[in-house]
Amino acid sequence: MRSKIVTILKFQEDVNKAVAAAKAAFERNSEWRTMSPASRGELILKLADLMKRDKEYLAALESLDNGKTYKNALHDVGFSIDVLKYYAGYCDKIHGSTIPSDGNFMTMTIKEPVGVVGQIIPWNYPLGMVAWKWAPALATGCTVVLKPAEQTPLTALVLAALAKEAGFPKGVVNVLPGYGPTAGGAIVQHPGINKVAFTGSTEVGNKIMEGVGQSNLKRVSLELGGKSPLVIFDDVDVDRAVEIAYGACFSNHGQNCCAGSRTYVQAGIYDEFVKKAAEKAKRTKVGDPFAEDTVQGPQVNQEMLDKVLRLIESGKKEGAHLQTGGCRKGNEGYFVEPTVFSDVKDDMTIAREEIFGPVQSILKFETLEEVIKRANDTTYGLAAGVLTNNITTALAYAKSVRAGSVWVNCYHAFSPQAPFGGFKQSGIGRELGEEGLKEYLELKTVSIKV
Ligand SMILES: NC(=O)c1ccc[n+]([C@@H]2O[C@H](COP(=O)([O-])OP(=O)(O)OC[C@H]3O[C@@H](n4cnc5c(N)ncnc54)[C@H](O)[C@@H]3O)[C@@H](O)[C@H]2O)c1
Ligand SMILES: CC1=C(/C=C/C(C)=C/C=C/C(C)=C\C=O)C(C)(C)CCC1
Repeated sequence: MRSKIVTILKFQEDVNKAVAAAKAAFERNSEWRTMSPASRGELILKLADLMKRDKEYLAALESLDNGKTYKNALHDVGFSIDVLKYYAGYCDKIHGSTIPSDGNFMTMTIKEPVGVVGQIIPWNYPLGMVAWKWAPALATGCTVVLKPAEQTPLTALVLAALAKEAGFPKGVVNVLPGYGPTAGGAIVQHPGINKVAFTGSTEVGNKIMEGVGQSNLKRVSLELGGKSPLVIFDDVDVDRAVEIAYGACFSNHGQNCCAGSRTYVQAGIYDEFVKKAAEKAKRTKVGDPFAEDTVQGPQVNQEMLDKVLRLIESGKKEGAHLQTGGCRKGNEGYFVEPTVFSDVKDDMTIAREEIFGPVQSILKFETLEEVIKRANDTTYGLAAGVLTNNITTALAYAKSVRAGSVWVNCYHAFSPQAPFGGFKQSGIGRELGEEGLKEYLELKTVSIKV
């Protein structure tokens, strides 16, 4: 008990130090606050350039730390660089407006950085999430204290070193590895932090809202879990649909908040789709993340392996038809056989819970109206997809599905310019795009008597 209290106090002390550094860097006359917006942009661009210089090293470290394939990790580094570059361009374009208010006043708005930001990120995109969190925060002139996931702290620490090399003033970025309830909890409760940005599970998202309510009502943005539906109509090319559905569900070993993990297939092509989807999953090369031909590496750790296997067992018990996979792969490491279930029903656990593993659940539907209802029958609302050649069907679905991103005839169509975030219990606020910038700004109204 005594050693637990000492550990918690130690984390509190570390968080206090990081917050003090970030606060000092945010002082009114600090180097960071008096720097021109264009120079801020140059620093962000420099960081992006350094990441490009070290991209192979960053990707290798990410792969070692997380288990994702080296090839995927290289994509993540590339996308992270794009996000930094996109927000670097915003630094000198953040401005308010003038408002024709009643009376003899000239009224204007000014957009200001929210202040010291606590950022808590997960293990599935360790480096990508740092870029998504830092880029808009730094573009607006905030200072940050970031806690990487305890499973994957390495690339965030290297990015901190690169930020130093790029020339960011002392205290602007702080990286504090640690556990969730202790280090993360101390960030959430800290009175010196003005906003917390979180990506992770809906369960922890709830705790963050509680912590914020109990402390200083920080600004909050949350990017949480999902159980996203991909709906496939029978007017599509089945082979192409199988490929897109595979990418939607299995990319990053299924460890993706927006994974298309409920695959709804229209009755006319259902049997053919199931057969081909199972064949595709069966062909997946699972193994060494550094091997050129590997498509799927291990899950992140024992806990996640156990969770995925437990949910696969629930699918078998509850009567879904196992088409392929269904077991751990080998006896070493955290590898899971790519698994496909057909005849899945909406009330089965595998159709309701976020699995975060390589498990595809295929459900049959007949009509658009029916599938819209079923797609929306979830507490989540992060993403959704639809494959069809009928534009009216695509638009009707896109307008009716309650999700933050809808991908038509594609999936995971991320771009730095396009806002991303959840409806319902998938989150609060948006990342990426101009909307993502707003999450780090306070709006001030100034009225001048004339
Ligand atoms: N939406 C996503 O991007 C995402 C990412 C990872 C995991 N998940 C889901 O969450 C499940 C659990 O995974 P996990 O344990 O890595 O996610 P998590 O939500 O527990 O962890 C995410 C981050 O929050 C921190 N954290 C945990 N408890 C905290 C607390 N009380 N206060 C402050 N910070 C805290 C963690 O240290 C980590 O940095 C997974 O099975 C998956 O379903 C979702
Ligand atoms: C899946 C692909 C990519 C990126 C995925 C990202 C950035 C996922 C982010 C997930 C988040 C925010 C949270 C939960 O998991 C690319 C763009 C790197 C490459 C194509 C495939």
